[in-house]
Amino acid sequence: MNLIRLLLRTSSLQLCFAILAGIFSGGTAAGLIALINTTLSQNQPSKTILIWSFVGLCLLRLIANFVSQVLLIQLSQKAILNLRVLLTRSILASPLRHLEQIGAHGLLAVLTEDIQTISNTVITVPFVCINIAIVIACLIYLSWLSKIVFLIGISFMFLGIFSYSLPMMKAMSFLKLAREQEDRLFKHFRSVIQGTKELKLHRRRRQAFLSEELHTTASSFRRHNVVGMSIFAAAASWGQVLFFVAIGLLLFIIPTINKIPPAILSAYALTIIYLISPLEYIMSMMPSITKALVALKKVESLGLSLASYSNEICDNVSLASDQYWNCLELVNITHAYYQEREESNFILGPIKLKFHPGELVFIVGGNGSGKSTLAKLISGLYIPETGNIYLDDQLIDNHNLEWYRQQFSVVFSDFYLFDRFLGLDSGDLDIQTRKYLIELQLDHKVKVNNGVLSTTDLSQGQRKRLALVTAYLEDRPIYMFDEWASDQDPVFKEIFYTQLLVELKKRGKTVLVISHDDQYFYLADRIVKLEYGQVKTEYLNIGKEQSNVFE
Ligand SMILES: Nc1ncnc2c1ncn2[C@@H]1O[C@H](COP(=O)(O)OP(=O)(O)OP(=O)(O)O)[C@@H](O)[C@H]1O
Repeated sequence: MNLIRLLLRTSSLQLCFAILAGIFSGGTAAGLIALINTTLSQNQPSKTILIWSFVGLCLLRLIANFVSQVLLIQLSQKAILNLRVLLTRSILASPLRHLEQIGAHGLLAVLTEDIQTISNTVITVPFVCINIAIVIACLIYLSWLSKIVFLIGISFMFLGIFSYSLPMMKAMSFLKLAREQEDRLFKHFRSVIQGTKELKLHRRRRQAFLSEELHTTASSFRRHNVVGMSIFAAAASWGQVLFFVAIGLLLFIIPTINKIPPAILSAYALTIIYLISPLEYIMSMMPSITKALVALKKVESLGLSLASYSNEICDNVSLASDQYWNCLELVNITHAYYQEREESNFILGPIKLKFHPGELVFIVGGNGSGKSTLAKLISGLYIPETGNIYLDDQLIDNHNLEWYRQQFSVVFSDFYLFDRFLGLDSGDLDIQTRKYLIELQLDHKVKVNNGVLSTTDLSQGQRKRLALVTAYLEDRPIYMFDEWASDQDPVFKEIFYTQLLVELKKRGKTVLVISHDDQYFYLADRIVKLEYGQVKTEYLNIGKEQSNVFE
């Protein structure tokens, strides 16, 4: 069972101890039943030894049960912790393009729903294990009482397990279908959160969304779950009936075929009745265990697909970003977005470009011409499908990709703002931050204390300025801005292009600016124009009067 494999991976030694304690606990339960049977079959007052044995077994059961449960609880919690950390690490180690293809909703469904389902079930695994141990110990006791009756009983049990597992497989297929719908549900939840304004402002859109999208998916999710769980319920009811059929056989049919002493028969009946409770518990847990197995498969399939790509991060490379370099060269690099409909595929490149320190380069072009894609390729977030990137004749590949990315400070158009300067721990971080906050006219809005920002709840333009503060603090050799100025007011736009970019250039930084603001193109040392994924023109320092060449 995969859940056990998950626990084994966490700590096989702890699992062995826990199972041994569980088996011991089960053994003491069977011992208690045997002792009760012996006492009942005697027609005289109990001997002192029996009483002390009873007390001793009770104590042993208490201790073994407790030890086994605590060990398994610790183990299951550790397994969940490891799973969460591993999955997050795998996500961060996966190529950006692969994550984009899975989609935020797919990742969120796994990180929240699946992990929670597994977590809820792994907690019950200890109790299931102990109950299995009790069942096994009782079976051993039954076989000791009478081999023939035991054989009949065990064949009955196999019949029960077989007739239970067939519907269980069917139920599992329905739960899998329900899980597929959950991915779609998460997509709709994202639409609800991110599209609240659009849904609120348009009644018919909201109604169509609720009835045609959300309700349809949620109903399909419910339907598959109801069918799956109903099959489980039917199988569990059938299993319960089987117990009583077994007891009926034992009491009414077997004695007519084979002479069995009444003491053994009553011991059998008592043991089987005692077995009902642990077996019922195991069966009642089957739906959750099956759901957890479906979730684990989903996590593993994601984890595996992530692992197969996650060779990006090489921790043993030096991450220094202050190494002097002279030329960054893209040699015929390409990237393609493949869509279901072939005619909507987009291919960027092959692109041949060179960048140098202290250069201010504008990357321009119409919407969808490939500027942001090129930025992701240059910064090493996308790996070129063909072609190579060289930094001073050093080929960038998996071995130095992590180091290469440390050369860039980028503010993407869909940037994310952390409310703490993570990974920036220079002694005068707060002083530097305050200086930049003043420079970017944010000091009246945002304060900083020990690298923690007082707020990030700002206007879009202000949030972009805060992202620029982070980029300044990173102080890396290459800066990239993807339509940074598009949300700035005209005054600050002017400051950005004519002062901030020029200052960065003066400090020897390579500055790559994706922009539609043609009134500032004259500031560039070079302009790279993209059209349908191809570099059309490269202009060198064109000057203010010629900047209308882009019209
Ligand atoms: N995540 C994606 N999945 C599939 N195709 C994509 C994806 N992102 C972009 N594309 C395709 O790649 C093309 C280039 O997109 P890109 O974002 O690089 O353009 P851009 O020049 O930055 O546009 P804009 O000026 O509108 O920001 C688009 O036409 C689009 O079809």
